[in-house]
Amino acid sequence: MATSTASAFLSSNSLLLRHPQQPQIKPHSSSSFLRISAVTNPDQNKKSVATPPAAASPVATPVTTPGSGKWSVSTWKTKKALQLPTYPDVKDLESVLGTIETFPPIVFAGEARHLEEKLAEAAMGRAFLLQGGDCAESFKEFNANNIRDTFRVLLQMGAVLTFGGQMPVIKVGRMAGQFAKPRSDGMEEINGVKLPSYRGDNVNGDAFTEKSRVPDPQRMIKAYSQSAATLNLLRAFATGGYAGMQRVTQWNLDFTENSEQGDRYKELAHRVDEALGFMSAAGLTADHPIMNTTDFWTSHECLLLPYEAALTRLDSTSGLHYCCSAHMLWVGERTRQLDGAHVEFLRGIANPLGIKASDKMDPKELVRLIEIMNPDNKPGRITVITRMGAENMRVKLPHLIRAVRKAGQFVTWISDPMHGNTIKAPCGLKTRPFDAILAEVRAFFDVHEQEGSHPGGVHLEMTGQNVTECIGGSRTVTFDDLGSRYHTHCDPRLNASQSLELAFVVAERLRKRRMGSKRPAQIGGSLPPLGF
Ligand SMILES: O=C[C@H](O)[C@H](O)COP(=O)(O)O
Ligand SMILES: C=C(OP(=O)(O)O)C(=O)O
Repeated sequence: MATSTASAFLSSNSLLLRHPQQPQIKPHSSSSFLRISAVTNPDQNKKSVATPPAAASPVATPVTTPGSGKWSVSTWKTKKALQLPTYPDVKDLESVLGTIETFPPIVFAGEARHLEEKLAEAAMGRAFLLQGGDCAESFKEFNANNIRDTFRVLLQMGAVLTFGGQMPVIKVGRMAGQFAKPRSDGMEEINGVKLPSYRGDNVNGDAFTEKSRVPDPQRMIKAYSQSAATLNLLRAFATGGYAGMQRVTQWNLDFTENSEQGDRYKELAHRVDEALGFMSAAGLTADHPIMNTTDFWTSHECLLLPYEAALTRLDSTSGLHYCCSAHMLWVGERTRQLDGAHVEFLRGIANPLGIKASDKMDPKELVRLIEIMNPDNKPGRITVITRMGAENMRVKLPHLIRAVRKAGQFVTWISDPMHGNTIKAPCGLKTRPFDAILAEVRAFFDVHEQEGSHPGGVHLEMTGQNVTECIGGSRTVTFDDLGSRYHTHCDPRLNASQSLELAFVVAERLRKRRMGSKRPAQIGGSLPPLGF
């Protein structure tokens, strides 16, 4: 039944996708998904979960140098996989994965290819990536208003950045699938009670009870349907008129109405509106698709490999495998080992990929990682997401850029100014100072300017809600405010006003860059044509 629905859906999109293992649907080997190795915290070098690796590998693949063996959708099972849960009910797990294999893909491979082309533009400095959304999407906070508000702030930020940079802004949500979380510690302790850590709603529950923390495979079905429903609404907003440029003055959120950022946005929106009036008078009327739709893509961390593998399909148009849970996937800082399961899985799928890079990333390691994940050196395939704090950025990023340039590799450089700036507030909650976030973005732009490479985008944990999770910003959130609207399921997010404020800062940098590149001294290429 599910299969016939899938084929009907797919043929209507003139795309024949099948799960690579579907013809001979067979249960996944249980031991492969139960393997979990010691979880290492890259920031603190602590070992937390000590379940020994499974003894036998279910797939007989010869031991090879990373990235060189034959790839299949299950070769990741032969590698060491960090951060995966141990499911107590193996039968339930197999049955859930078998069901997901029959589900329709959430995204279409052609959309992922389109995104890759756009990201290649960002690599060359001709577009800018805006990637943002929740740290962790949750089942509890799943409703239309939350989706709309995050989408709306992304639209507002997109308008601000397009205006400043005078270049296309590629909008990619950390939405419709951002459920799995890597953790520094496998266990959490409260008042002397120790329980397994929360690992995202598609794995276990965040309530601090023994029952809730047990990994439950049925959560993957719920995550799938929530992702599909979220993307359905996002597509409706993106193409149904809500995101049309002529609505630019209407996207303001109620709670930013009377704020500095709200006012700045209103002023900019009126200027855009006037420009649209001019364009309309010149013949580009509101019924043109450019005026009433926007492109929007989804992304999340490729962490929960059993789920991602079950949603991988062979695309008959290209003959390539696509992971159809999202358009773009990234490998996290904690799971990017060259010989690890996550890198092995990602190298074989054709989606555009992100690589998180902290200050621990060695330049040679980055080059090797890119070689493994993009052996054909396709522009747009690899986005390097640097997240290391401003000071480290100034010291380390130049070396990463130079190594990648020396290797002749095409990448899109973007900044995640969130993950290198997490601190603990006196009340015990995690927070991020807005000033430190801005400082990291500034360092990112400065270093690219100094190196003659392109700052291709930003990656943010943010929400359209009026939360109090990050301190600072023009509507100052203080340590004392944190408790009042702290709703994140994992890490602190920028609220709508802070997100918009950041967009104005970035837009100003883009504007300066644009003006600078027009200066006579630089015409004729005083900067080497690098961009990657
Ligand atoms: O979002 C990233 C990680 O999942 C998060 O920073 C881990 O947080 P922890 O250090 O509290 O485990
Ligand atoms: C876990 C994340 O980031 P990082 O891998 O950079 O820590 C994340 O972006 O959710």
